[in-house]
Amino acid sequence: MNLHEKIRNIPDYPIEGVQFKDITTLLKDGEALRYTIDKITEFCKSKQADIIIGPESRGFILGTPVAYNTGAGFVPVRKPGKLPAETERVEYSLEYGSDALEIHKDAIQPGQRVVICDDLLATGGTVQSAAKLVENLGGEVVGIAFLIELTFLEGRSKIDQYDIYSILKY
Ligand SMILES: O=P(O)(O)OC[C@H]1O[C@H](OP(=O)(O)OP(=O)(O)O)[C@H](O)[C@@H]1O
Ligand SMILES: Nc1ncnc2[nH]cnc12
Repeated sequence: MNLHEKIRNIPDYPIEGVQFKDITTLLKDGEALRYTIDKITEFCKSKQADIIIGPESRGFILGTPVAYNTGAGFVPVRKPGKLPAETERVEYSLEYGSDALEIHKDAIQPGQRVVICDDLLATGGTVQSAAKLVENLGGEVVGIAFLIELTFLEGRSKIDQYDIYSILKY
C-alpha cells in the first residue's frame, strides 16, 4: 500500500513555512485507514500495552481503534481545561506555537505499560510531554507510535530513550 500518496500536503498552513500533512485524505480511504490502524496495532501488541494514550485531537482518531484492536484501554491527553476531574499538567512547545497538556490523575495505575499513539511527530514536544505525564503518574512508556514522522525536524532526539515506531517518513 502506498500510503504517501494518501497524505495531502498543504503549504503554508497554518502559518507560512509549514508544510502541513493533512491526514483526512487517508482517513476517508477505508483500505488505507485499516492498513494504518493494523500496523500501529501490531506494534502495540508487540509491546504488550495495557493503555494507549492519544494526544488531542488527532491522537484520539488513531489511538482509540488501536486500543480496541490491542485489547488495551484508551486514555486521552488533552489541551488545558478540557478534562473534568483532577489533572496532572505539563507545558510544551510545538512546530507552530506552544501550549500545555493534561491527563486525569487517576487515568494510569503505577506499573501499567503505556504506548503513546499520535498521527505525526514534528518537534516531539507533544509526545515528550505526554510521556512526562504518564511517568508522573507512575506508568511505563513502552513505546511511541506515529503514522508520520517529519525527520527533518529531528523530533526523535527529544524522545530517543523510547522505542519509536513510525509508518511514513518525510
Ligand atoms: O511533534 P510536535 O511538534 O509536538 O507536533 C505534533 C503534534 O501537532 C499536531 O497536533 P496539534 O497540536 O496541531 O493539535 P490537533 O491534533 O488538535 O490539530 C499533531 O497531531 C501532533 O499531536
Ligand atoms: N507539518 C505538520 N503537519 C501536520 N500536523 C502537524 N503538527 C505539527 N506540525 C505539523
